[in-house]
Amino acid sequence: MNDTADKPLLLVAACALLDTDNRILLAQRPEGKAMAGLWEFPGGKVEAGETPEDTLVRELFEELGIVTEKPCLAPLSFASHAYDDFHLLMPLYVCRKYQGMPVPREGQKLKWVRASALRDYPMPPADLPLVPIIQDLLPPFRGS
Ligand SMILES: Nc1nc2c([nH]c(=O)n2[C@H]2C[C@H](O)[C@@H](COP(=O)(O)OP(=O)(O)OP(=O)(O)O)O2)c(=O)[nH]1
Repeated sequence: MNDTADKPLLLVAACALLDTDNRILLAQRPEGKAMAGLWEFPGGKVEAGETPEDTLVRELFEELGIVTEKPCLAPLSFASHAYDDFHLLMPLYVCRKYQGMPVPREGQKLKWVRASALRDYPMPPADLPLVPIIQDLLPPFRGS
């Protein structure tokens, strides 16, 4: 059976934003939204007329106040997950180059997290297969 037959396909672009210590920025979904309290990668729905890269440049500014450019977004992987109401297709990019320090502009909590600690932050189910991919990308932390 085709479990996506009667569900819309939702395209969302997401970004693993890294700091100079290779920590990853997670954002906590605010109260009142679906999946409130779970930690996600910054990003959002790809609007009509946008590429996923356009979306991320826009969302990173709107949500976090940082400025980046499309060549600074490197494709890493994607999530494909059947939620009850829609099927999520979510390309995940990595971004190391941006201007400004992320600040929470939409009431969300932000946290810089080491790759080895990602499992300590409950995430939407679609994101779980992305965790080992990010952990493979980043060298283990050897500092104190
Ligand atoms: N940005 C982001 N969205 C994710 C992740 N994982 C995941 O399942 N999603 C889902 C949650 C939402 O259903 C959708 C993102 O949509 P969105 O951020 O534009 O919208 P939203 O539900 O927060 O709220 P709204 O803007 O429609 O009010 O993708 C993730 O890591 N990052």
